[in-house]
Amino acid sequence: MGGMRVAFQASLLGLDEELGLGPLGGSVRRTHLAHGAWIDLRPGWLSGADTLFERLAAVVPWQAERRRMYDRFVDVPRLLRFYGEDEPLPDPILDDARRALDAHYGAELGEPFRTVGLCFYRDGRDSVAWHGDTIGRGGAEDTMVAIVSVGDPRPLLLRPRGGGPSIRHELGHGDLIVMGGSCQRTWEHAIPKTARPAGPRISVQFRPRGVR
Ligand SMILES: O=C(O)CCC(=O)C(=O)O
Ligand SMILES: [Fe+2]
Repeated sequence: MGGMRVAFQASLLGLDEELGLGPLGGSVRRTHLAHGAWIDLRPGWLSGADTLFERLAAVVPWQAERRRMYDRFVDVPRLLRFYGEDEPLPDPILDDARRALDAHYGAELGEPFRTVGLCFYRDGRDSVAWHGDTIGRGGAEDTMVAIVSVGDPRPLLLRPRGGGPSIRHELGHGDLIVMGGSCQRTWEHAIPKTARPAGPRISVQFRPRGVR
């Protein structure tokens, strides 16, 4: 009986949904933005997203970082972990995801996705400020950054660097977004803080070599 009860609760929480990746192919929706940038969206690419959230929350050695801001050090408002090119990834589904991204984008990107960055937003106070991924080649060349989101949705905002209205996409529950073309240098993106109740979210960023 206890086992059934646990299984029932797990299913209510969505923890028993099998981890897997849907097709990319025709299910990816591309939006062309100004200045040679584009985004691809594939809602619910990963099924069993709650399972992956729980696994990553438990097994990744999350790091709280402090960064220098002018004359003082401040807490980075999210937990981080970066997996370089040859580091084993914390869950085999991330290897599967990277392979599937390479199969879908390899010809267009001209190189594979190599690194995996993870961000853990504990609640609405965690965030990432407006930025482009311009440390490295993204500041000078077209590239792609693919992000899979698990956990509670949080809005990812995009705005052109020169000014203009921002675009907003709620990302969570296994959604895929790919920022491509000139997006990292002609646009900025952010996950703003929110006063509304927000559960935790983990984002998984796949990037090519030399893009950060
Ligand atoms: O959490 C996200 O979806 C965005 C993270 C991000 O922009 C970054 O790590 O560069
Ligand atoms: Fe970013």
